[in-house]
Amino acid sequence: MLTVRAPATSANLGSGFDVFGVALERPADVVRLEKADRVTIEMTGAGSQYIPEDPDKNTVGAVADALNAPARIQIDKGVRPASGLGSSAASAAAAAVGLNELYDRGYSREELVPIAAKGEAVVSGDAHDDNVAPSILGGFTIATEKGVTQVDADIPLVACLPDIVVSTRDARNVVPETARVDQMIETVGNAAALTTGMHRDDPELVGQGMHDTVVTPARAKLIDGYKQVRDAALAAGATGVTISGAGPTVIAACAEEDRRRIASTMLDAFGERGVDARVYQTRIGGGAEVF
Ligand SMILES: Nc1ncnc2c1ncn2[C@@H]1O[C@H](COP(=O)(O)OP(=O)(O)O)[C@@H](O)[C@H]1O
Ligand SMILES: N[C@@H](CCOP(=O)(O)O)C(=O)O
Repeated sequence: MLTVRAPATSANLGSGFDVFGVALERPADVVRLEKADRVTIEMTGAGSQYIPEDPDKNTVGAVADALNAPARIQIDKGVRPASGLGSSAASAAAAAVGLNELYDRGYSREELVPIAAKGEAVVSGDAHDDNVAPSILGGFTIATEKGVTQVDADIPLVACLPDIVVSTRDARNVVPETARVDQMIETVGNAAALTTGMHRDDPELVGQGMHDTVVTPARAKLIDGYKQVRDAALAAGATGVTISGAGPTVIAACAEEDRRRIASTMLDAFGERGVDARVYQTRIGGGAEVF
């Protein structure tokens, strides 16, 4: 059997709604595949009891269809579903990379991005590239209508996942339909700062660029304790804090030496609100790996 490890991802990063994404060094999904006459799916791991094994409802089914690559697919979830950590995308990315290799389809990693995004359409209604792109390519990605731009980057991160479920579909329903020109000007400045920070491996500039006054405040209302956790992380030295993907994970950028303290502060802040949480001390990492 072929084994693929595809990483969790964090999309948006505040100022890059539906455009920016990063691969996280951890957690990850591990997917094992072998050729078969038809697609079958077996799920284990974090939250797997909530994920359908029906190929028409699982992201990997659409990917297998798109590649015309029927297989027995075993998915061990390291990335909990509805986490804001690109859970459904990690499985889709792993399936795209693995089935391409298993069936010798010859697609490049870049060409596999829109194929994996067909899996995302199954769960969220839209074929977003902002999670599948970093899960396949690694690093920091900018996904637009014109395609995906990737740069390697190394920024320490803390991802704090509370025991709250926010579906991407619900979180998209609260996104404002319009923004003011002053908000647009601020967003362009922040997105430019963040992109430059990624090129320079500069956590200060990346953190500054994570500020967003358009989408994040609307979604914060879905996450009990968001404001307290954000304030606590900033007071502990985080250079920037925002919602990861559609939430409920809260993600902080920081200097390496502050990461452990920020992680425990975020856990405590959720705890003070009576919300259980787990924390990943992580960093920007590479894309899907085949073993
Ligand atoms: N292979 C899969 N892995 C995770 N979730 C999946 C998968 N296939 C389908 N889903 C469904 O996708 C939804 C979770 O996706 P999403 O809300 O995008 O989570 P996340 O924010 O972590 O990406 C759940 O309803 C889940 O049942
Ligand atoms: N740009 C999307 C990203 C959703 O990410 P997920 O990890 O929550 O699936 C959005 O913000 O809706």
